[in-house]
Amino acid sequence: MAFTFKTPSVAVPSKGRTGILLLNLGTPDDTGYFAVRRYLKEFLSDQRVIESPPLIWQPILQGIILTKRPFASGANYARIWDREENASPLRVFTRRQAEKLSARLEKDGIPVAWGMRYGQPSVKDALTSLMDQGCDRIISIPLYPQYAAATTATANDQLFRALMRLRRQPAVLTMPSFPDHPLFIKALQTSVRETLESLPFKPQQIVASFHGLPKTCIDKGDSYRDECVRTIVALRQALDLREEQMPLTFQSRFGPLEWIQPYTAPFVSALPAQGITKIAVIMPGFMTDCIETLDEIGNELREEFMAAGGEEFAIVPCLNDSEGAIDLLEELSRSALKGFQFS
Ligand SMILES: C=CC1=C(C)c2cc3[nH]c(cc4nc(cc5[nH]c(cc1n2)c(C)c5CCC(=O)O)C(CCC(=O)O)=C4C)c(C)c3C=C
Ligand SMILES: [Fe+2]
Ligand SMILES: [Fe+2]
Repeated sequence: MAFTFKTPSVAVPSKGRTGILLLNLGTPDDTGYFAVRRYLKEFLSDQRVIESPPLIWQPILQGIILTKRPFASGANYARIWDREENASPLRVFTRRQAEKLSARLEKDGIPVAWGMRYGQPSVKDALTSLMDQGCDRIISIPLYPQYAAATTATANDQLFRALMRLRRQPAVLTMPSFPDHPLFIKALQTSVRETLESLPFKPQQIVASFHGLPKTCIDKGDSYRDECVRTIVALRQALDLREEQMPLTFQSRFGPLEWIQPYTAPFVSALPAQGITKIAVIMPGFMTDCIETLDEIGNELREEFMAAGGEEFAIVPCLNDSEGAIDLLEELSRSALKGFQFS
């Protein structure tokens, strides 16, 4: 392969400079058919996400899925779109997390950039912006509390893909997932307490809903489910709740395969028949609100629960750009900096 030279526009300081790179999933640029199609095509062509052989999967994707799904998904994105920012919530909150983290690290001369695995701003552009500010050391933080090959690993792959094109590479440290990091759990605990105080009702259950994953991924050794359990066990302990007061479920099933269970929608729809008609839902697998939390849970699941006889339904917002989220990101950054700046 051809290696290219990259000459940073700012000279790399002789003592080196470290930058923080926040990595997230990505999201469409707008809610129209073509923007959503472009996003889904890139996302669902990733073999870390759909592990079926491309010879089998690509005709299905290029045929039925990319013809039909962009219409339905575009309408869903339109329901949750941030009209003021004219952007998807995932992009708005990721940018704000980076800006607030940057404000905390500015005095130490540590720049922060953010990049998306799919779409814009690309991981390559974010990396370039740090190198242009003189960074020869990069701390990469995939914004996924629980590891999955479909999220953390593919974000890292994309970073290393960008590095593959460089003759003079920065040194890179990729941060591990943080399923039960004390500051992550503390931030979740605060968000639950604040939400409960603001509600006009007392939920009988706080259902925890994580993004799902095909069961085969777990069978092949993905640690995702175990890491979701670590999060929920630590959170129950912090809130002094029993398992039945905060059950664990998995949402967002996609395609015909079996995914990890229990599935959120049937679980929640069955609650009213058991006398549980007032619930809140927390989604501790997502660092920022997005289509999965605001629409699939906040709109679709709410409708299903009400249709099944539910009376009150609330969602606990994701950590987004809360103080707790930025405390966590600052601590992850500073702990990595300690180990990385040895000269
Ligand atoms: C086989 C398909 C999918 C796997 C595996 C998968 C894993 C996975 N995804 C997230 C986080 C997010 N996913 C989001 C959207 C989304 N996910 C899939 C499919 C798989 N995800 C699809 C088809 C979509 C798009 C939904 C639509 O357009 O209808 C998002 C939200 C993106 C946004 O723009 O708001 C997030 C976040 C995790 C954590 C995960 C593995 C554990
Ligand atoms: Fe997903
Ligand atoms: Fe979904």
